[in-house]
Amino acid sequence: MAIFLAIKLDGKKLSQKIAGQLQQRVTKLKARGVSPKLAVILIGDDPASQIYVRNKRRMAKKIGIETSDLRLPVATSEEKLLQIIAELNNDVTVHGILVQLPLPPQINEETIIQAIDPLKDVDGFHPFNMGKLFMGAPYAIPCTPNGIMQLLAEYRIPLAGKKVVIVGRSNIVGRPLAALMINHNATVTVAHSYTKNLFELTRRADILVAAVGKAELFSQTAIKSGAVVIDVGINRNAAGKLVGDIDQIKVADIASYLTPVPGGVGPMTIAMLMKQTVDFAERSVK
Ligand SMILES: Nc1nc2c(c(=O)[nH]1)N[C@@H](CN(C=O)c1ccc(C(=O)N[C@@H](CCC(=O)O)C(=O)O)cc1)CN2
Repeated sequence: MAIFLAIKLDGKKLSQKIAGQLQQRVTKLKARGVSPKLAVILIGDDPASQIYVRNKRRMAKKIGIETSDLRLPVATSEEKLLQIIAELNNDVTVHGILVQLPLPPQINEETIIQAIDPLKDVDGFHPFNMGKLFMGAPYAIPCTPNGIMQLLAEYRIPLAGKKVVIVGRSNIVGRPLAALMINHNATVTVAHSYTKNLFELTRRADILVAAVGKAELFSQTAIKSGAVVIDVGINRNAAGKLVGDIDQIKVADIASYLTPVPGGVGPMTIAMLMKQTVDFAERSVK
């Protein structure tokens, strides 16, 4: 059996390259009198969400995107949040609206997502945008799947005719990624908690995407030799170390390409959020 030492799909490096490209687009927009602006809403004090929002704000600042930060107490009512979203929908200076997930239990996620103007929905979660994506004509694309597609394109990894297995069927990753991969002519299987003989399935994948949130679930025996492996998981192992859904050390010996954790899919999620905000700002002047 051939032994591969996987090539790293470097999301951190690509996200920095994209930031540079976006900086130039923002400079041009500002010269035309348009300042791209992203409204970020964070409810509660979930430590991981606070880190993600801080990183989003930092990258926006670096690129020249204005942010308006709304931090609301964990007890915020759904009604109050809907009122804030309505105001942002009507604010012509705001190009993108993002509500950081997860939300506290008193707030219905679907109600909130549906309240955001689809044309300002930088997350691409609104049913209008999901529908467009599944029809093969996307307007806004969820950021994590979009980041994965950009990474594959950057490293010139072909998708047409490839067997793709996506493990995880969330609205944030698995489902929209399946639609994107189908739009690129891949043959896609989506596995989930009810899937039988999971590793038999993943062992047949040319491209495996792991998005289940179980620390180092997939090791060598779950992977086909030479497969491209995308690790979307962000977990803490027993020692408290940040790890993905893939056993990175073992799988690096058998995969052809592998996204690291950290530094793979995560930074690309934020880069795609920035790109979508700039796309929206440009569309507002066309
Ligand atoms: N409104 C949204 N909420 C959430 C989304 C989303 O796309 N939109 N996705 C996730 C969280 N998320 C972005 O919001 C996100 C997760 C992880 C990273 C990231 O850069 N991870 C780093 C590691 C960070 C760490 O040290 O913990 C990496 O992988 O290198 C960015 C964004 C759920 N909510």
